[in-house]
Amino acid sequence: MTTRLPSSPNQDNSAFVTPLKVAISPKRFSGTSDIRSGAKELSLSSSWVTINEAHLNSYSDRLLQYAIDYDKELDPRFWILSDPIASFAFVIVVDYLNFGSGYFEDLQKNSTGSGYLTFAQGLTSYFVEHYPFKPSHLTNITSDQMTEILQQRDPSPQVSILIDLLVKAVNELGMYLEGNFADSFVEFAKYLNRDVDDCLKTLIELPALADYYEINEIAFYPLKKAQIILSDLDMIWRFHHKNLDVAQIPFCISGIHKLTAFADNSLPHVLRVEKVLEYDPALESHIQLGGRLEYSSWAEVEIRAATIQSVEMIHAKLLGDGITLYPNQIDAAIWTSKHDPLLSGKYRLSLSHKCKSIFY
Ligand SMILES: Nc1nc2c(c(CN[C@H]3C=C[C@H](O)[C@@H]3O)cn2[C@@H]2O[C@H](COP(=O)(O)O)[C@@H](O)[C@H]2O)c(=O)[nH]1
Repeated sequence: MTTRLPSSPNQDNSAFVTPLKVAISPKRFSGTSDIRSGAKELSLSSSWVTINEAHLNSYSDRLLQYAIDYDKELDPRFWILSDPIASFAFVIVVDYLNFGSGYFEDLQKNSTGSGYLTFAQGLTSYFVEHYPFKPSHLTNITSDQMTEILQQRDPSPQVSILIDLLVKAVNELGMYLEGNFADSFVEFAKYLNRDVDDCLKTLIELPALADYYEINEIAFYPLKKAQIILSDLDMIWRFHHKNLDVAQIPFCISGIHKLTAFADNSLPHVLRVEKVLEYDPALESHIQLGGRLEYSSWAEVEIRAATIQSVEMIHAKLLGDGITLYPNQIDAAIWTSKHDPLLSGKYRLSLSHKCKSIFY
C-alpha cells in the first residue's frame, strides 16, 4: 500500500524521483475503459496537478483550428505510403520506437525542431533503402544504423544510451513478430483486424508497450505507444482507402473512438502553457530547473493521468457544443499545435517534464 505523499512540497522531492509502480498482470486489462477509469481516479485525488475547467473550456474552442483531417496531411518525408503493408510495417516500427523524450535535450534535430519528426524522417529513409523486408530483419539493426536513423552525428553520452535502448527495442520487436506472427507483417496486420480493446490486449505483451502498473492500489494504463500505433494504423487505412478497396487493406482497426489521449511529455506541456493544467509551484520549478521525473513517481503519474482526464473533458465539452472530436483526434490537434510556427514560440519558452523511459 503506497501512502499518499504530503500535498505541500517539502525539501524531500520523493514525489518526483521515487518510482512507485507495482507490477500487475496484463490479464487484468479489459480495454480502454480501464485507461479512463484509472486516469480519472488518479486525477480526482491529485495533489500536484489540477485541471482548471474554465481554462479548459476556452482552450477547447481555440484548439478546433488544429483538428486537421490527417488524410490530406501525410507528408512523404515522414511516412511510407507506397502500399498498405509497407505503411503498416512503417507505423509499427516508428511508433514502437516513438520514445526517448527524456533524452532529447541534446538530440540533434532536423529543421522541424521535433525529436519525433527527426526520427521519423530518418526511419523513412531507412525504409526507402531497405524495405521490403521481413520482421526478422529488425533483429539485425545495429547501433550504427540506429544512429543514422536518428540522424545523429557524434551522439552525446545521453543520446548514445537512447540509441542502445532503441536498438534493443527494435531487435525485440523483430523477434516478437518472427516468433508470434510467422515473421510476416501481413500476418500481424490480419491479426490487428479487430477492435481496439482486443488489439491492446495483444500489444501490451510487447516490453516497450507495457506502459501500465498499479499505484496506490489503482491500476493505471496510460499505454501511450500501444494506443498511438492503433490511431496511426487507422489514419494509414483511411489514406490508402481513398484509392484501394477494403479487401486490399488487410488491417482495419475498429473502435478508434474508444482510444484516449496518448499521455507523454508533449501534451501536458501544451496543456500547462495553456493553463488547462496547473502544477504545484514546487513541481513547476523542479521541471523548469531541468529536474527529471522518475517514471511512475507521484508527480509523473498525476501529470499523465490529468492529461488523459483533460482530453476526456475537452471531448465532452465539444460534444456538448455539438462538435464530435474523439480523444485521439484531440491529441493530434494538441500535438500539431505545438509545432505551429506561429505558436511554437510560446511552447518553447518553458520546458516540458523530462522522464527517461521506453514508454514516451
Ligand atoms: N501525444 C502525442 N505525442 C506524440 C505524438 C507524436 C507524433 N506522432 C504523430 C505525428 C504524425 C502522426 O499523426 C503521429 O500520430 C510524437 N509524440 C511524442 O512527442 C514527444 C516528442 O516531442 P517533439 O520533440 O516535439 O517531437 C515524444 O514523447 C513523442 O513520443 C502524437 O501524435 N501525440
